[in-house]
Amino acid sequence: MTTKNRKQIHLGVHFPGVNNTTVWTDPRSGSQIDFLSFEHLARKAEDAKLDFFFLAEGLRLREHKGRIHDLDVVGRPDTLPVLAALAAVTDRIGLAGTINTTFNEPFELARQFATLDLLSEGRAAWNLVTSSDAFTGENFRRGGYLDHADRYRRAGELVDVARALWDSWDEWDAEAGGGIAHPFEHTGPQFDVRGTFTTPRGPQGHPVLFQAGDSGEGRDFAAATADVVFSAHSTFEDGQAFYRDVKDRLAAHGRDRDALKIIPATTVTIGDTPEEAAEAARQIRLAQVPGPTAIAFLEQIWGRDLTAYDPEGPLPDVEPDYDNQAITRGRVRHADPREVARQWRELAETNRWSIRELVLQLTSRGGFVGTPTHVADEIDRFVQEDASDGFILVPHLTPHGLDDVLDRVVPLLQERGSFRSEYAGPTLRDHLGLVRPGVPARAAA
Ligand SMILES: Cc1cc2nc3c(=O)[nH]c(=O)nc-3n(C[C@H](O)[C@H](O)[C@H](O)COP(=O)(O)O)c2cc1C
Repeated sequence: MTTKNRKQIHLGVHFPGVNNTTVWTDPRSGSQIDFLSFEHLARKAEDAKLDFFFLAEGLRLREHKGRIHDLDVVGRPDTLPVLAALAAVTDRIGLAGTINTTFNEPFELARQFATLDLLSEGRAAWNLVTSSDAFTGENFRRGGYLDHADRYRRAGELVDVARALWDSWDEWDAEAGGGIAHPFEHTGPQFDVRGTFTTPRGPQGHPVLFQAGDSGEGRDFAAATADVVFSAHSTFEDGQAFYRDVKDRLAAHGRDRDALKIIPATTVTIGDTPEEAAEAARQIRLAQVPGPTAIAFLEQIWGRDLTAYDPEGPLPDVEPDYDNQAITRGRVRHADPREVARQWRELAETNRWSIRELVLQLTSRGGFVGTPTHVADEIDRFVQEDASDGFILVPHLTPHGLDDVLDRVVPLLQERGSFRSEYAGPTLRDHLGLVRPGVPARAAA
């Protein structure tokens, strides 16, 4: 394969926020709320010519046995002001924010993302998530909770309305004195709205749309709607299967296979030798899952207090209380706790794993471990062989956790012609190779 016909890798950075991947006990850990932390990661990623900076969203602090869970990152600023502030200190990198479609109104969201697109000169992306539980819904007016299918129905119609609002403005034409807003009207099962949209069309036409949600409905929603899928399928075989499945769904929606990029999250641990990298990766995992975290993880399925058990010992001999699944609130639920408990027992017994080792294995999402050259080879192989179109890099330290990867792995990808050395255009659509939607033809008045 020559440099010319290599598939181009897309890379984003994830600023930790809602999961327990951050190792707060490490003395190098910095603030997750100080703007300088956000700025450091965004600028560093932009220097390396990455596609985008990414924020996930958590709308209720997770609780375990009635207390805020210690290892979640608790307390974080709101996504859109953070991205707007980053627009002022960066020039090229895309700014992607996760905002749920269950608790918000389309007019507000369309306005906020059009505004971010204008302020950033075409770098806005919206990661559409439906969010998962009634516990989070309690934070919102009217309870806000919908069942799974209704969440996707609402999400689909919400995006239709947002697109109609963005399209209700003609292209901005400075010489002709600006843009023209046309009245909009939408009547559907979820929304009944009409009026005039306040915010001119942004440089990208529509902000880039990401989607995260893994069910059949989630994947269809992505195939119908999204420009990028954010997934957790980061091992090679799993990645290839997911990639094929989602790309195969595009034809039914009249879309080209290149119109949707698949970009899973991953971690990278590098060292000067393979052994050094493997040891560093093991130490990070041990720090991410200390004994009490392993016990809390098991309690989610066992539905009972297990603090009397030794995390370095075997799984509990007591039966789970399957009806007490509310012991943890605010986390994605396991579909069938009985089956999950059976599988975990079998795994632990077969492999002679302690509680902690089981949790370490279950929560490991793979990730790339090795010398910079090995990691660059692997990332490139995954992309060239369609296990993904790139990766969102998740650090274990805020805000410096990706410095070494950006300094030592990205240049190797650039050398082999699989990753850009300069941005080709100003917008995130340019970075991702996505078509810019034009204004649809309007019926004559
Ligand atoms: C990779 C991935 C990332 C997600 N990130 C978020 C997030 O940041 N905030 C959130 O509220 N939900 C997030 N979700 C949850 C989804 O919104 C959705 O509620 C959940 O996946 C259930 O939908 P599904 O059955 O289609 O997967 C994420 C899901 C996936 C698969």
